[in-house]
Amino acid sequence: MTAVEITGVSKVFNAGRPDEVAALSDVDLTVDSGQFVSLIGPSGCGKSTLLRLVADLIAPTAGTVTVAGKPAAKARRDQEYGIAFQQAGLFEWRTVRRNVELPLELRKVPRAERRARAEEMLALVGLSDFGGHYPAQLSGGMQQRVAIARALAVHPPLLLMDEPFGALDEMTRERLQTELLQICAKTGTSTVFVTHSISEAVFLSDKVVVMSARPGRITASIDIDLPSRDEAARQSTTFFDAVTTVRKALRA
Ligand SMILES: Nc1ncnc2c1ncn2[C@@H]1O[C@H](COP(=O)(O)OP(=O)(O)OP(=O)(O)O)[C@@H](O)[C@H]1O
Repeated sequence: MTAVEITGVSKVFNAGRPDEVAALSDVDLTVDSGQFVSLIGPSGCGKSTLLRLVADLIAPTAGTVTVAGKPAAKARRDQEYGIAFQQAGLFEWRTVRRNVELPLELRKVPRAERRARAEEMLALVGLSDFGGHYPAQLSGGMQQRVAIARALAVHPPLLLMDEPFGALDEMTRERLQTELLQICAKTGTSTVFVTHSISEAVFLSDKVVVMSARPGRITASIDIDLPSRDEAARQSTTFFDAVTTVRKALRA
């Protein structure tokens, strides 16, 4: 089963105006079910634009986007994905638990089920003891875990993440990477992940997609086959070789 199928997609912003921007040109991309795919490329190459197209937050100028075999708009209505961005984007006046419950509230899930689902998600990200706290009482890494819990609360088959760990220190970031992989393995979630970090992309991904400067095109699609996805993997020759391959593709 294919989680995401992007075919011949181009995106022009402000078409026909002096500030016209060709953000993406003729992009083809397939994400298989359960696969973890990272998008990497120079600033402004259209990574976020591609993610927003998949999420149906914007429409392509040309081409098609299907999610779980459905047009992107239908997939959005059917709650086929959850989204987590660089800023955790939590509501300060809601407790952690009620932040996680929010997408369920919007979908009119009954209160008891909402509560149970929020507890399940908080346990998954290791924050069971913090449901009653407010976001301001948590560290940046913990807030990001709440955002992931919230994205997963509707049990989406697909997770869309735009530099979710960009603002975190290296140690926290590596810990969350490992946790994210465990969560994805446990839930079978497919993931499209935007990052600027080559090592992050390699550690997390089954496939690293390299994009060129504007208009963004896919210039390389590199399969990553690490023997494991634990701390030892970060020290492995396979890991360093893959990092070099991605770096070369970015420079090409
Ligand atoms: N709503 C918009 N209106 C006009 N131009 C836009 C809009 N959104 C994005 N762009 C332009 O499209 C191009 C691609 O932007 P995008 O944010 O997708 O790049 P990116 O690869 O995610 O960048 P970064 O790595 O810096 O986050 C940029 O030139 C940006 O200015």
